[in-house]
Amino acid sequence: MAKPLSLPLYERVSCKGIMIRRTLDVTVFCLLLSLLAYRLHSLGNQGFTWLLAFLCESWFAFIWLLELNTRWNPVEYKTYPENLLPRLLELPPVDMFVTTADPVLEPPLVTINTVLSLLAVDYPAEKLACYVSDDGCSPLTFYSLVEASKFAKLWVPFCKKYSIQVRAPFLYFSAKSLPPVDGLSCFELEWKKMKDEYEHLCRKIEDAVHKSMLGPHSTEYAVFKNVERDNHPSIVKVIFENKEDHSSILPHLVYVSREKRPNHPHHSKAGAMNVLTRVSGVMTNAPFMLNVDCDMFASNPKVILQGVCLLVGVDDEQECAFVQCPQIFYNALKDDPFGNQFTVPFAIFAGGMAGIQGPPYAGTGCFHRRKAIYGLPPNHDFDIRDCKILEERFGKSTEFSESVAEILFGSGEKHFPCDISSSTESACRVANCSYENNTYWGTEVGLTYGSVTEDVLTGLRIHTMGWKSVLLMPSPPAFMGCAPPGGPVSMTQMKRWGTGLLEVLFSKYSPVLSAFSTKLYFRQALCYLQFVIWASSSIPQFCYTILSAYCITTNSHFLPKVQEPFFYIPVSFSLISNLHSLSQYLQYGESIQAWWNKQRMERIHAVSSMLFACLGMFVKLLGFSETVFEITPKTQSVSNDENDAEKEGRFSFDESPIFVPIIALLLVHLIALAIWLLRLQPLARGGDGSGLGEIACSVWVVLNFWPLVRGLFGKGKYGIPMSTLCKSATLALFFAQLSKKTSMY
Ligand SMILES: O=c1ccn([C@@H]2O[C@H](COP(=O)(O)OP(=O)(O)O[C@H]3O[C@H](CO)[C@@H](O)[C@H](O)[C@H]3O)[C@@H](O)[C@H]2O)c(=O)[nH]1
Ligand SMILES: [Mn+2]
Repeated sequence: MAKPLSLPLYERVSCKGIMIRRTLDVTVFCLLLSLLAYRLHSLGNQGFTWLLAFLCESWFAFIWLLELNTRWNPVEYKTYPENLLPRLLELPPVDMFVTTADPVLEPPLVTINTVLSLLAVDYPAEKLACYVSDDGCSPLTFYSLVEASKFAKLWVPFCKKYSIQVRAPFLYFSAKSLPPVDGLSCFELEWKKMKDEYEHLCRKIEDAVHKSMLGPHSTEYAVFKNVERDNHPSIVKVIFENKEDHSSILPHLVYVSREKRPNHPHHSKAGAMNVLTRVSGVMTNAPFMLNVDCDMFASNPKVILQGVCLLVGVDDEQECAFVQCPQIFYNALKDDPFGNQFTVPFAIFAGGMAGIQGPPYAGTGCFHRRKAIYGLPPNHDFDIRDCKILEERFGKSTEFSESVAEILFGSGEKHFPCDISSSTESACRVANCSYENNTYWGTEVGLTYGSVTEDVLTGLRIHTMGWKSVLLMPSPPAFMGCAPPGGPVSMTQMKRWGTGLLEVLFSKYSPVLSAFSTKLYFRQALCYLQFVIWASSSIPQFCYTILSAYCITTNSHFLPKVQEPFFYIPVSFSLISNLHSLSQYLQYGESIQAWWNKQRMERIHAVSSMLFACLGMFVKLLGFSETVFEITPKTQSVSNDENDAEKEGRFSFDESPIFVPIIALLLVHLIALAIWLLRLQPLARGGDGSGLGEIACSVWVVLNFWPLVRGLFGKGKYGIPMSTLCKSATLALFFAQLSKKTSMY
């Protein structure tokens, strides 16, 4: 099917300015090496702090080497969707998946906007199907989708007629988008009507939220009667069916709530995605699947065409198991005060991997080749058409096995069956929780279980089979999602990512093992290694951060003295590495403030959420507890009524233990600086006390932790709770006491 077309559909280009970046990268690495050499040389004459500094710096050098590998030859992809247009009739079908899990944390209005934006993309409607997985089993979500599909009948033609750019109505009609000028032309009249319709839809949904009773549609909603969120049978409902006549303007829309039973693991999002894969398999069985989180609407109407350019444009299917787009945020605060937008880090990291074996799977904004998700290596030549073998791997459903055979051995183009409502029953069956028992689902088939970052684990597994992946970063952005607020929510999300990535490190597909035993490219394995050990850097970071405070308190030193020539090694290292990362931010069009915020937040997360991620993993390894997927709350505020303090980037706090170590660390530094200012330092041994280097480090730490300093004086949720402060202060005093004790030896 993927015959090369006459006109190119995409181009792979190397990034510009790479020589300068490489030179800087290597320079920084050499500086780190010389620092290590210097430490090693004088290790004998120095104490414990010197050894600790040496160990931490060795770790940093190792991480830098991994980063160097990732950043060596980044590439970009350019797509030419206009070259697809002459082939409109040959466009492949695409199944679109939206996952939602909680009608409170993820309000139905958010979900339906995502769905509406997908229904309205520029792609033949009869080739698309949208499946919504609802892990909350909420009649409210279902009701909202039913109402949204009615609105879609007006919205989709409106978008297409006037080539609307933003097809998520909430954003299109937000305060930022101005109404048309005089209200007379055809467009303006329709615009007003559409806005009224959308407001009407919102009101209906809000009313339903408050009433919790869903009106007269009793038969439709009977299945939701008496269901418990975690104990209910499968529900599959076709909300809209495209009858395949070309006049039909809407794609299929299907609601899926998989069966849940207590004591039956549901594997969070990975489980939901696997159910969607099967349900869509028996219903539409498109060769490609797009998956987005419920808050991530399509913000570029050509996005499916763009994805298809890469999926069918490659000469060999092996080149493209999946196409990953970045997660970009529409409600992003200016200069990213909470450092959770990841625009530049994603571009650098994923762009770097794109130059090797392809970007990792990031869970949302991703087009999958169904064949790759089914767990076979590219261009496989073994024949498992035997029904028995298929059922052993993929589960006992004749309909699903047939659909798998079609994907693996058929032309992959057959669109079946025509009437999707008739397959609701088989769809319910493959959505049951016992369906996966004794099959390969979650291990070799579908998304892989065993990590709360199921996306990274799955992408890694696909790469280990020899597939490659592709990065798609069109402008305007392909998809846009909602950024979590700063403070506790952001901390929890980071902790989840940190733990999930460590779970990948300790999984069967660990990049350490896969590098030698699978088709994972060696350099790709190093990239994955850099990624999955993200949280473990928290330990050396914590130790290194505390060193300067320790040295000031005890009047010792861990950095060369100003008069020594070696002093210039750490100085030039910090200067060059910071300027280097700053220049990258500027190159991507970000501000100096954005760079500062990001690097500061990295330090903050390293000694809070990531530290807890390590702890969580440790506890899991000991077998005491399992990791859980804590859902990030989503809101839809685009207007100006947001809290001003939050906007300005003020951190909020709660009593979570996640804040204890970092605040203790801050207090330790403040105490150390106070000791120095008040000249309370003890006498230095051999006249070799702390110096400019240590003071500069402590000041740097305090500057980086500035949001927490503000928290010390903040009120309400912007202030650090007393209990946290007490715990941190106890730790800080304990540390001061310990320093005093050790310095006496
Ligand atoms: O039991 C669950 C839990 C979550 N979800 C869905 O998973 C998505 C992601 O959850 P969210 O709370 O938004 O997590 P994030 O940290 O924002 O998600 C990022 O990180 C996750 C783990 O790496 C990926 O799965 C996501 O795609 C990626 O956007 C949402 O659509 C949820 O509805 C489910 O369907 N079922
Ligand atoms: Mn999210």
